[in-house]
Amino acid sequence: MSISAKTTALILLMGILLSFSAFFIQRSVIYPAFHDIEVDYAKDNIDRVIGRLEAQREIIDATVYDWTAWDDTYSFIRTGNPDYIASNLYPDTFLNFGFDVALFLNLAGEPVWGGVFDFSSEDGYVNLTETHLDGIVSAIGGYRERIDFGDSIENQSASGVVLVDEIPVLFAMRPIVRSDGTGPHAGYVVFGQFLRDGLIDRFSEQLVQDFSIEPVSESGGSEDPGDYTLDVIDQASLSASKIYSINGTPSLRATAIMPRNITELGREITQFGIVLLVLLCGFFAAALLLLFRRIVVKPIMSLRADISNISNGMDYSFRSSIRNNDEIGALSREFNSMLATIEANNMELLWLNTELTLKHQKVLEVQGDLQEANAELKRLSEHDPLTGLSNRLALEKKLKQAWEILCRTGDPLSVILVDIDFFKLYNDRYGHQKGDRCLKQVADILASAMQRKSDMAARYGGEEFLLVLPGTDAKDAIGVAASIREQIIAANIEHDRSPVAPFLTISIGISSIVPNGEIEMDSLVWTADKALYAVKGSGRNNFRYEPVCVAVESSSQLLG
Ligand SMILES: Nc1nc2c(ncn2[C@@H]2O[C@H](COP(=O)(O)OP(=O)(O)OP(=O)(O)O)[C@@H](O)[C@H]2O)c(=O)[nH]1
Repeated sequence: MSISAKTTALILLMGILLSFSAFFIQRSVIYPAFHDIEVDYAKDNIDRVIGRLEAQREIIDATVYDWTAWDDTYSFIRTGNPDYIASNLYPDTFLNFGFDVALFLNLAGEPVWGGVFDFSSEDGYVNLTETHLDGIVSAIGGYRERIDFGDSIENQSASGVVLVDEIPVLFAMRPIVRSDGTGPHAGYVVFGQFLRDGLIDRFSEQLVQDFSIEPVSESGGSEDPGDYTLDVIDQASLSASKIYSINGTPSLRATAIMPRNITELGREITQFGIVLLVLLCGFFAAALLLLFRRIVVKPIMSLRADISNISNGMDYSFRSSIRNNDEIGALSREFNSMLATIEANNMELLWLNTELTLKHQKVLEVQGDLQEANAELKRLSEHDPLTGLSNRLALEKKLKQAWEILCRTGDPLSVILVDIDFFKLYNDRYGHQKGDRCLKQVADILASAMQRKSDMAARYGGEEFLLVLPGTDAKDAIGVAASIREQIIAANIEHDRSPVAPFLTISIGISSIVPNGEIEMDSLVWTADKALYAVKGSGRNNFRYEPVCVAVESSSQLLG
């Protein structure tokens, strides 16, 4: 895997990890934080709703308070003065306040005058007194007992919500006192307001927050009136509800549905942030990769090409051209320094090699001379200098080798012992130098008679020669001897002092055997010598074969 590919993979991995981290942070930190803000916002909003309902109750209560401390004109409560009622209490009086319910009760809680209206109708008000008066009087009857006449006049109040025709009615009740706020109590004034959809919508507009209400039982269930109930409806909306309690009595549940703007906004912002992060990562990764290729990969590839050129061309005078002021530049400088060292070493090696070659040539020359000298030495050590035939030492070596080989192969070994007749007389007659030449002449004839490579002609003594013929049986050996004798005679070397003939003659002893371990090698030559002796004894210039026979008496015979 190339460095570029590794770097790309690393950057991509980092980008992926970064994106996952951002996603994780969004889910585990940012979203919960936005959600908390949203919950706080929802609580505030539902508190505002509850506050609005409470404010409305306070408005009703404040108006009731105004109406209860009137002075003694409330005598109509006690007297039920119809003129007063006719001149002061009529629907328009309460239309101005927006109160749908207005009751004047005597101390027994019975209505002296009461009116129930629906002011929400577009066709003017609808009088609902006959339908609902008794129901309302009955529903609020229990609240009179909650008013403590012994308490300060400000605190002598009871408020609540009662259901009239399934519609909640928010009301306030206070006892009628004199205008100076003192007793005796003459009865009760009750004002109330139907919490119809229209009114709730108006409150919603004022609060800029939609909400709904529903009645709750006075016990309010198991829910603590101070508790908020929050429900995430879906990704876009959240519901918050809370019980509205009046003087500790659960009265209404107000519920507001709120858009989850904060979470949505947070989600959009963080998602935008993540997309932006991924795009930026991609952009920076691409830029980083380009820079990396330019700053790192390109010089490395260039250095690699230089190294390849040098190793292919073996040209150590070449230098890398990278001059970067970084690690790759340092590498290039080290590489050039190494090349300089190699070049210098190469020069030295070349010089040493030339010297070595010269010395080697000299050694070869000396070796050649030595070989020649050795060969000459060997030749000299194995040959007779006068005749050029093998000497006695080489002869013995040859005999021994042949004997050992033929012992194994079972082939015959023949020897021919040649002696020049009356050679002392020859020397005496012709001089020693001529004697030498004569010896050489005889030796040449003997050498030429050796037809096999394994045959050997050796100078055995002064004028004695021994021919070794491995693999030649007696018959062939006798043939060779006869041929030699004839060649000597044919050479016609003058020897006028010889008692045998006027020319040089030779006497020959022949012996042959198939060598084996039980026979002494010397017996072969000894037998040939014996045959030679016999030839000399019988007049010379002849040859004789004598088989090697240790046990049986020799059956030698004179031939020719
Ligand atoms: N010119 C010369 N003569 C040699 C050499 N080696 C030995 N002789 C001579 O060879 C002669 C050998 O003499 P003898 O042993 O009596 O043998 P012969 O005279 O040949 O007598 P028969 O062998 O009995 O026929 C001696 O006179 C040696 O001096 C040599 O290298 N050169």
